[in-house]
Amino acid sequence: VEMQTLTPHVYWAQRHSEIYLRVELSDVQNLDISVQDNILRFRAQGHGAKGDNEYEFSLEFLEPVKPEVTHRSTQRQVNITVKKQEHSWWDRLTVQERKPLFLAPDFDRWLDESDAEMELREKEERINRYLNQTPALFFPEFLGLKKGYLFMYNLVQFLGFSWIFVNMTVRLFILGQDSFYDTFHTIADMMYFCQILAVAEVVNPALGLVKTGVMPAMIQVVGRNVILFVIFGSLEEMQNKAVVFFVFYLWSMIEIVRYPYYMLACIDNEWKLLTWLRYSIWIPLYPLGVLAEAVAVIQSLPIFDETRLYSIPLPKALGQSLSFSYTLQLYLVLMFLGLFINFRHLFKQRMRRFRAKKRKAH
Ligand SMILES: CCCCCCCCCCCCC[C@@H](O)CC(=O)SCCNC(=O)CCNC(=O)[C@H](O)C(C)(C)COP(=O)(O)OP(=O)(O)OC[C@H]1O[C@@H](n2cnc3c(N)ncnc32)[C@H](O)[C@@H]1OP(=O)(O)O
Repeated sequence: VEMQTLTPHVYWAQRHSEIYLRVELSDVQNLDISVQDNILRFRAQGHGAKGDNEYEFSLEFLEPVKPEVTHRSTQRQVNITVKKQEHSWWDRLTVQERKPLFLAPDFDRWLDESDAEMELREKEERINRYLNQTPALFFPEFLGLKKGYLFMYNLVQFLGFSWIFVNMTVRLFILGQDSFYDTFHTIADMMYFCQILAVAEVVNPALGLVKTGVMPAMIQVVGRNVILFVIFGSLEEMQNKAVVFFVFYLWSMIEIVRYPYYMLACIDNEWKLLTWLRYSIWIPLYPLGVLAEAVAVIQSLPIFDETRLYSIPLPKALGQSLSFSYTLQLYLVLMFLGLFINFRHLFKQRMRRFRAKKRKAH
């Protein structure tokens, strides 16, 4: 059956920045819409006023429009949106003064200029209200550069440590004690990632981005990275020891509380339980963590003696070399000094935090 080309009914309306066209055609196929030289050309097969046919029309716009067109076909019609080049109100749609016969106003969307201005103002006000009210949680970019950066940093660390904690817990439930012995091989890559990233924890206070001392952060980051990279990372013999499990588990337990606490602080928010946990669970976790780290150091001493890894060459008269285990024995002393400094620091932070809360409550 040969199809004749017909014109569909087209309805139009405008806003200051857009033109809306509604083409009365159902079950549209082979749709072709383009704007060239400010002329919109429409061609499609579909069911219109004259039954199933090929329909087409063209419109030369009164003022310049952008060449990109957006359109959406429903079962009953095709909706077309064309953006005006300039934000302005047009007296009519087309260059020719006489309105084409197939074109009519779309009274469902029709607004006159002042109504459209009012609509625009209301829309702007709605957006402003929305931006002011929406919790910044979902839009870190509105937090400002510093808070946005801190929020993202804490989020990445939180995700990393949550992955570690959940993975270890699931493996503990499924494999029981057996999971202790291959913790390193399943978790180490993520732990490397998180602990390398944690260098930012020293950089942040050094740059004045967070209100805390550089020293406690340095003790924390250096302390952990010595254990992770020097003791576990470089000694294969240490990697399948149960102590790896305890060290990683204790680290991740505090971090899945600490990082979400910081994330909320970035958006000036607080959950009481989280605050309490952040400033309380270090009391058992910190000494246990240092204890587990000390066990790891002690277990590594004979291995360093045997392998001579990182040993310091000595003049022949003094013997072959000085084992790295001596450095580690000195480090053991530093660890307990570090424990003391950070324990005191965390205790002060806890007092400051809870004293400030009590004052607020009165
Ligand atoms: C010179 C090098 C010497 C090297 C010597 C090596 C010695 C080795 C010692 C080994 C000891 C380490 C053992 C350790 O590895 C064991 C464990 O971790 S076991 C698991 C338990 N551990 C913990 O509980 C400690 C967790 N860590 C921490 O709490 C921190 O790292 C620490 C630096 C210790 C303390 O944190 P901080 O000083 O930052 O306290 P606050 O959390 O109260 O923060 C103060 C304010 O700053 C804001 N802040 C801080 N960080 C951020 C952030 N990332 N994003 C946003 N805001 C942040 C925070 O909100 C506070 O603000 P406000 O007061 O307004 O609430």
